[in-house]
Amino acid sequence: MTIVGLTGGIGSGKTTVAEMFKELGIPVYIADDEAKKLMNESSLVKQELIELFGEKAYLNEGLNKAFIANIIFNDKSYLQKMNAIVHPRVAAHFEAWALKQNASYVIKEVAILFENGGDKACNYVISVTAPHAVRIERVLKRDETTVEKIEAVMKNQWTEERKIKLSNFVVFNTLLEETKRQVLIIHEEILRNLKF
Ligand SMILES: CC(C)(COP(=O)(O)OP(=O)(O)OC[C@H]1O[C@@H](n2cnc3c(N)ncnc32)[C@H](O)[C@@H]1O)[C@@H](O)C(=O)NCCC(=O)NCCS
Ligand SMILES: Nc1ncnc2c1ncn2[C@@H]1O[C@H](COP(=O)(O)OP(=O)(O)OP(=O)(O)O)[C@@H](O)[C@H]1O
Repeated sequence: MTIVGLTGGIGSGKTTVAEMFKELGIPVYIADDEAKKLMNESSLVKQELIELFGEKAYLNEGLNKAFIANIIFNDKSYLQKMNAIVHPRVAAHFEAWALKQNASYVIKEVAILFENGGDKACNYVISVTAPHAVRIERVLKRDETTVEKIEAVMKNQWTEERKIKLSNFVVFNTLLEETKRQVLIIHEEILRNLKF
């Protein structure tokens, strides 16, 4: 199975671009959604996260996201420990999922693909990018958050420039129509390469 990694920093538009590939009939795996599912549903993962963060890691309604985000995005050692609990399991889940797909290729959307060396398991990598100020503006509009919190997440992700250099394809996500056009070109290019 050909695996195409799709990455980009907070607010770049990864999920928006992933939706466009879905519309072209390509199976899409959103690693962050699966990670959250696992953190909410696996009793083993829950237990390990409570050992790491304490009882406050969970509320009655599930994962205490604000509490965890505040810790991990301000202390790298906690981020690394949480990643070590969650990411290997998401990787195994993805592999099983990919095997079941019947398509020319699959898209794996991961916010921190290069940061974790996940790019090595991909045949191609697409980076989605947008100007810094635009990303902040989008996230402020989408989430109940602050500029400081967004900047704290950004500090734990590679810069757009660093990711772009290592990517096979780049989507410049400003005008949606223009983004769609770029997605179609990349899709056709991947299909063409698969024929050889
Ligand atoms: C920390 C959590 C609880 C915060 O949830 P919240 O709903 O407030 O924020 P959201 O999920 O929208 O994430 C905000 C931004 O942080 C980024 N982010 C999420 N996890 C990580 C991480 N491990 N390292 C760096 N950036 C991350 C997201 O991609 C996004 O850009 C949540 O992000 C989470 O459960 N993260 C762990 C899962 C994970 O590692 N996902 C990344 C890809 S598998
Ligand atoms: N080209 C665009 N024009 C206008 N709004 C956009 C555009 N692309 C994305 N958005 C909006 O910006 C917000 C961020 O986009 P999206 O959720 O796709 O980013 P993301 O990279 O997946 O973010 P995160 O890493 O935080 O999950 C969303 O509310 C989305 O609808």
